[in-house]
Amino acid sequence: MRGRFQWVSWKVLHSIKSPELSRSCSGYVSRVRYLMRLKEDDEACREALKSGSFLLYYNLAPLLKSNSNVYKPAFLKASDLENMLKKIGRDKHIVSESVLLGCDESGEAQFSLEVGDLDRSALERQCGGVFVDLTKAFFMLSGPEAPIVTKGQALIRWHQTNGFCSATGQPTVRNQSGSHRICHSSGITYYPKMSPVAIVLVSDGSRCLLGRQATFPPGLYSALAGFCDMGESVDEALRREVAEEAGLEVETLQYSGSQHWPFPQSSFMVACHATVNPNNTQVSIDKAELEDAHWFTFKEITEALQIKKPPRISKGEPPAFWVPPSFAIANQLIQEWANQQQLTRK
Ligand SMILES: NC(=O)C1=CN([C@@H]2O[C@H](COP(=O)(O)OP(=O)(O)OC[C@H]3O[C@@H](n4cnc5c(N)ncnc54)[C@H](O)[C@@H]3O)[C@@H](O)[C@H]2O)C=CC1
Ligand SMILES: [Mg+2]
Repeated sequence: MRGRFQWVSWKVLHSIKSPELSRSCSGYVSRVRYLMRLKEDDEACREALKSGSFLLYYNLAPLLKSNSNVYKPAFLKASDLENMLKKIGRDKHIVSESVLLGCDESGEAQFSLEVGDLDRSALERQCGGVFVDLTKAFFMLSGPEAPIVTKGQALIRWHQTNGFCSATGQPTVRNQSGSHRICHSSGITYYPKMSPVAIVLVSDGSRCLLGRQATFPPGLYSALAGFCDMGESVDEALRREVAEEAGLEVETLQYSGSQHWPFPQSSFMVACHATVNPNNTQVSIDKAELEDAHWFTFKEITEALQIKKPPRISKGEPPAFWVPPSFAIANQLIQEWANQQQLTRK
């Protein structure tokens, strides 16, 4: 099955794990249908703004609240947001600049709102929270909460950078939910955009291949990744990236999962496992892309998976080897590989 996906067990596992499926189907369907309506119906969305909850961002840094050192996104109810804006002397009309994020368990709409032109410390005081840069917030949030925080930031950033039509140079106008922007001069509708990225954990059967870019924090190694070229399928992109970056030829591919990734701009990461022929594992690195790449043993990987935060750097000592933390899909790939190895070693 050279270069072809095998849609088997891992994919099934992921769909079973989906929290949406464990809820009642009708509840999920009605929430999805409600969101669909809010996206396109300006009047319905304006109504939802009156009772929804809001996640504030200060220059793209989300507002987090801690309770006994457990951090959560600090969603504010519409009435609390209004009161808070009154207290700091700001007009409540900025609420209409919010972007629709989703719908919580109770069916209430959720929005994100950039408040970078307000007084940061007054906001933090009033809300009892703190604005945290997303790169740090990721380490403070639990897995299930990170995606909504990321989505809110990505949507705000997309609106900030798509205010003009690339065909006419005229301003674009958003709908109430922020699900799109239109240039009334050219008639072009713009939708929030993501770049597809293929990410792959290559195995030779007993070791896995990880690489690092010069810009990575010291000691961090990750699965190989690369942007898909125009016209390319994900499996073509995976095979090309492994050949370009590590000089290896992939034999099999197996889908693992996907995630939205906010850095540096919005990417859509599609993650796969790959194998190479164990008799042909000589790595030759593309130095323009990677500073290093090599094979890691099961023992090395198991130890690295225990490290949950960027390790401290001790002077005069080489940096400890660590892998991306659990919010990154690279971690999922590495964890799955380690689990598979454990099974085969029993
Ligand atoms: N969530 C996760 O677990 C991981 C995410 N990533 C992300 O994957 C992405 C791709 O990985 P790289 O190895 O950097 O990609 P890459 O191997 O394709 O190299 C990046 C280069 O590709 C070019 N490029 C082509 N299309 C581009 C586009 N649409 N946007 C930006 N640059 C483009 C640029 O010259 C850029 O310097 C990165 O944004 C990285 O943050 C990488 C590893 C783990
Ligand atoms: Mg790359």
